Amino acid sequence: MADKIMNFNVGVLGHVDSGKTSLSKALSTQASTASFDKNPQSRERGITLDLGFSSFCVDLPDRLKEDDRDTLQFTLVDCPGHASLIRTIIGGAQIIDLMMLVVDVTKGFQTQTAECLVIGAITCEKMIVVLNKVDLIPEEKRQMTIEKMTKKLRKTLEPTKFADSQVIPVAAKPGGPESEDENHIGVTDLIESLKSNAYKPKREETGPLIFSVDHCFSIRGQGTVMTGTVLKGCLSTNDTVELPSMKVTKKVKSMQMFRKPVNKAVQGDRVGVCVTQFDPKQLERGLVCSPGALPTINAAVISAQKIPYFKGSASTKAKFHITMGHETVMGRLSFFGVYKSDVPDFTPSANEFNFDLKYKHQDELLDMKSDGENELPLQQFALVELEKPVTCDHHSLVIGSKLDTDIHANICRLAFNGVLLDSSTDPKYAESFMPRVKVYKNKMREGIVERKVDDYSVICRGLFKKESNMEMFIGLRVELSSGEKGLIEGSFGQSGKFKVRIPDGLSADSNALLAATKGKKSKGKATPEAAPAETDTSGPIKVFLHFKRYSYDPQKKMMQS
Ligand SMILES: Nc1nc2c(ncn2[C@@H]2O[C@H](COP(=O)(O)OP(=O)(O)OP(=O)(O)O)[C@@H](O)[C@H]2O)c(=O)[nH]1
Repeated sequence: MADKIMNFNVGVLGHVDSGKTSLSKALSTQASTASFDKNPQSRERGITLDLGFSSFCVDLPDRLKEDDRDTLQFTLVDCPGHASLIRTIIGGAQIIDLMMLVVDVTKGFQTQTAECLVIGAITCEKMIVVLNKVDLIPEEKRQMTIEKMTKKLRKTLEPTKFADSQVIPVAAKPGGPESEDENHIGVTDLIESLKSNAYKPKREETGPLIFSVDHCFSIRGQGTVMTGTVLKGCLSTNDTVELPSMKVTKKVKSMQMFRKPVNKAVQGDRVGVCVTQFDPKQLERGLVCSPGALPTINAAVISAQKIPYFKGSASTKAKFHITMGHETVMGRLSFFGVYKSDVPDFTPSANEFNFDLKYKHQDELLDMKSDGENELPLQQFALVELEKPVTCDHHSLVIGSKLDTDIHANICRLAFNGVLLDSSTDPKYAESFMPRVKVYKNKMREGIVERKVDDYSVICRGLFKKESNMEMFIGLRVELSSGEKGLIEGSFGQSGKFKVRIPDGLSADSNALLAATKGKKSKGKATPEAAPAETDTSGPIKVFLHFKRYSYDPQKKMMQS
């Protein structure tokens, strides 16, 4: 029977107390009302009703019929408290096909609503906004309030991919907690909306199995049952599966879907899998896979984009909560990006990282909408050093967040998101990574113009040590604080001084300034031994050298202007 069902996963998200659980209950209850009783399968539920999973069935709409399936099952994934929200959702992200964003009509868009919107935008394609608790508005004002709130929400959604989402007013639990009122408002409309928004989800059976376990218990005499969702691949009875966190393999003895025995489950299915006995406390949640399919990684390269609602900065070397696959651990970030000026024909790619390109170090992850004068990167990445190893799939979603932020502070805790592109089990990966890719930093050195030779050349000091090999710097461009541009022509004497040629000649002002200091001994004169940074640069005209320093240069001498 199970194979006559098309399963469609719906995430139920929203701010605390917006009514997610009440809504899930109202919808699931609807499944057993007369309207669905026409179809005997409509009463079937998902095998797990606790932990926020429930389901209801409707007749499969004609537009989705293409084989002998006749039932559309909505599996509702009710995401409860905020603390577990991110983990729960990212865990199920690859199987949530649509998000119901529950908004309390009396409160409107709240902080966590924004976080849910962000997660939804990252993880799923479609959304329906459920405007709950409309019973709390007096009937005579109800329509007007709903319209006002809908207008407001539309404005918020406009810049997102969910701009065209339907907004459905409901009362999932009319009268509130103590009420016995079963006359839900708008739930039938919501089911219609779910039906019209449902689509044939992409499910693939090929590739290794990845099964996300959300509940685990033992049945005496039979074995241990793991319930969860097939994220990738398929699973059959008698298969051997690995439990990476326990480093053991187990044989699948039997499986159940919709409380009926099945021999096979594919991507997107919720299933109970009975394996040979183990202590269920050891695996409350986590991943199960085909043997050897999932690496346990210590460091990774991810693509990274800043979440617009995040108001803090995401700086290189800062620590964030990193959710990868099903685990959340602390990680240290080093950001870098690829720029058109370095790689003119670069096309951003969601799933690949090219070690051969030229990347620029970022002091912090840039907001791609910022309109500063500087060139924006075409794509940004991060090297992530994890504090604890994480077992996860290649191309897993990654979310960086500040979960320790006070949730009452009314700020979005989600900082950036991306995809896992490269990873390593080698704890020294991070150390060896930067030297392997060409990540450069823009550097600037500052010296002073000591005197004029003629109208087209000056002698400068303060950029190099006396032992510096000046050959390396000949031809590099420099800039004077007075605006002239010049080229380093060669060394001057033995103390690190150098001659700069100004092709367009010194300006009248520079000539005057240099004439005024002529003969005066400028204070803090650079000693030949002094390092450039310690040199006094209080001369009348400064000289700047901009260059790129590549992290792969062990001597830190390689420069490129
Ligand atoms: N008046 C009224 N109260 C509602 C409605 N829906 C939910 N409530 C009440 O709102 C409170 C929160 O409802 P829940 O369904 O637990 O909300 P939730 O979003 O699942 O809560 P968390 O999981 O804790 O975030 C409860 O007291 C409900 O009885 C509604 O349509 N009308």
